Amino acid sequence: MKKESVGVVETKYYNLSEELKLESGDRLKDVTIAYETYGTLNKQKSNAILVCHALSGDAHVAGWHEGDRKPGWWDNIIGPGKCLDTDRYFIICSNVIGGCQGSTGPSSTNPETGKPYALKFPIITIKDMVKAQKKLIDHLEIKQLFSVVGGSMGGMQVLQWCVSYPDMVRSAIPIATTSYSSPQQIAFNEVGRRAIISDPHWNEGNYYTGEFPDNGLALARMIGHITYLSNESMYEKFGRRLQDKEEYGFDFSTDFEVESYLHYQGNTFTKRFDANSYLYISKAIDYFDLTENGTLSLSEAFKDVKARVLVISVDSDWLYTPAESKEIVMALTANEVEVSYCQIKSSYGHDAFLLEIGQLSYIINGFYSETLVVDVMTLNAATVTEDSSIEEAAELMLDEKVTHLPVVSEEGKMLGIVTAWDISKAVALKYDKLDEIMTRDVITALPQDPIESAAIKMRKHNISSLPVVNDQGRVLGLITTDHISTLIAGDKY
Ligand SMILES: CC(=O)SCCNC(=O)CCNC(=O)[C@H](O)C(C)(C)COP(=O)(O)OP(=O)(O)OC[C@H]1O[C@@H](n2cnc3c(N)ncnc32)[C@H](O)[C@@H]1OP(=O)(O)O
Ligand SMILES: N[C@@H](CCO)C(=O)O
Repeated sequence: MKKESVGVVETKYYNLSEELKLESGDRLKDVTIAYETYGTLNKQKSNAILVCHALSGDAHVAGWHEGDRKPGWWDNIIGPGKCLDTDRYFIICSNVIGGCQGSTGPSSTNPETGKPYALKFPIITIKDMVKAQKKLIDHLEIKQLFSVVGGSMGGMQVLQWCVSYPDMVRSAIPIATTSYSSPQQIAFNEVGRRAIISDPHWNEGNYYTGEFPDNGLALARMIGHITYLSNESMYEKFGRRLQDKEEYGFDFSTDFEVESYLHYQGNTFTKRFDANSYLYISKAIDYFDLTENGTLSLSEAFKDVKARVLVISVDSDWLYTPAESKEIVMALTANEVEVSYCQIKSSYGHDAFLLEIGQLSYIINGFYSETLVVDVMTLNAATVTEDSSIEEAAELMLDEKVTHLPVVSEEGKMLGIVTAWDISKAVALKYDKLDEIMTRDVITALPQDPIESAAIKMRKHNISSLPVVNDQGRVLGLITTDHISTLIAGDKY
C-alpha cells in the first residue's frame, strides 16, 4: 500500500468556554488549546485517535506547515496507508497546557495583567493537561476515542486518560513511559531547571521583554538530550571522533563531535521552546504519580481502566526503563485488563519511540488489527417489541434499510429476531403475529468478541447479521457481514 503524507496542514485553536479547575486548586482562565487533525471523523465518531506529545513536542505531529524544512514530529507513522492511517482514522493532536506552541502557557498573556504570565502561571499536572484535552474532545463531540497513543510524557497522558476517563478510551498505547516519575527522572529534570534558573537572563521568569535565558535553556536541553540517547548510540553516531580538528585542543573549546552535537541540539532548542514552559512541563512530569504518592497500589490506581492496552518499551531506554513498563503491565493484568506488551529492540535509547518507525508500525498495526465487534458494530440498532405487528416490523425494516430486527422486551432484553425472510414467509403463509415467525434461539455476539469469531459464527450459520448483546442479554447493536467486508476492504468505518 502506498504510504503518503497528509500534506500541508494548519494548526487550529479552541478556546475553552469556562475556566479550568486545576489539581492544585488554582483556576486557569481564557484557556486556548492548539490542535491539529488529519483524516475524517466518521458518522459514528468512532475512529478518532488522540496522539499525546512528549516534553518538547507540539500539536504539529504530521504533515507540513507552509515553508517548513521538516514535517510534523511523528509524520513517518501518520498519513494515508501509514500505521496511524488517515484513510481510516481521524487523528487529533493538541499542544499541552503549560506549553509554548499555541496552547495557553507561561508565555501567554495573563488576562489580569495584559502581560505574559511568567511565574504567575499556575502549576499544572499531567492530569490537568488531560482534563484540558478532554474539553477539546467534548468540543469535537467525540464520546469515545478509538485510541490514545503517545510516548514519554505522552505515555503518561495516555495512562492518565485511561484512569481519569475510562469510558472514553477504547484502546491505549503508552510507549517508553512510566506510571510515576522515578527519583532519577526527577533528578535530571531538576538539574535542567536549575540550569535555567541560574541563567541571569531568567530574571525570576520575567524575560519576555528583554534577553531570554538561552544559555540556561540550551544547557537544560543538553542534559535532557543525553538521557534520550544511549551510550551505544553515541558510539555509533560519534565514537571519540574530534570535531573539525585532528588533535586535542588542550583547552576548553569543543574537542569532540558529541560536544558539538549537544551544543547544536541545545542551541536549536532555544529557537523553538520557552524556558518557563520547560520549568512548568518538567515539574508536571515530576509530579506524575498514579499511585498518588504511594497511597494507592498501582493496581488500585488502574481499577477502573476499561481500555485494551498495548504497552511498548525500548530495550536501551535507561530513562524510562522496560522494568517500569512491565510494572504497568502487571498492574493492568491484576485488574484483568486486556493488555499486551512489546519491547522495541534499538540502540537509540529513549528517543527510539521517535525513530524506530518500522518496529513501531508493525507492533501498532498488529494491535489495531485485532478489531473487536464493538469497534465496528452499529450502535442503537432498530428493534421491535413482541407485541408489534408484522406490518410494523416490515415498515421499520424498509425505513431503516435493515434485514434483521431484534425483538426485545420493555427493558431492551433480547427475546428473538425477525428477518426479511421471516416477513415474506409470514405474508405467504398468512401469519399476523410476530411471535409466530420470530426465531427465539438467537445467535449473538458480545461487544468484546474478536471480529473473527463473529465472522465465523455468521459463516457457520449462514446468516448476515448478529445482534450484539451485553452480559445481561440487553441488545446493544448489530454486526453485519457488511461491517466486516468494509473493514477488510480498508474503507472508512
Ligand atoms: C514527541 C516529541 O517528543 S516531539 C519532540 C521531538 N523532537 C525533538 O526532540 C527534536 C530534537 N531531537 C532530535 O532531533 C532527536 O535527536 C530526534 C530523535 C528527533 C532525531 O534524531 P536523529 O534523526 O537521530 O537526529 P540526530 O539526533 O542525529 O540529530 C540530527 C541533527 O544534529 C546535527 N548534528 C549531527 N552531528 C553533529 C555535530 N557533530 N555537530 C553539530 N551538529 C550535529 C545534524 O546536522 C542534524 O541537524 P538538523 O536536525 O538541523 O538536520
Ligand atoms: N525527545 C523528546 C522526548 C523527551 O521525553 C522530547 O524532547 O520531547
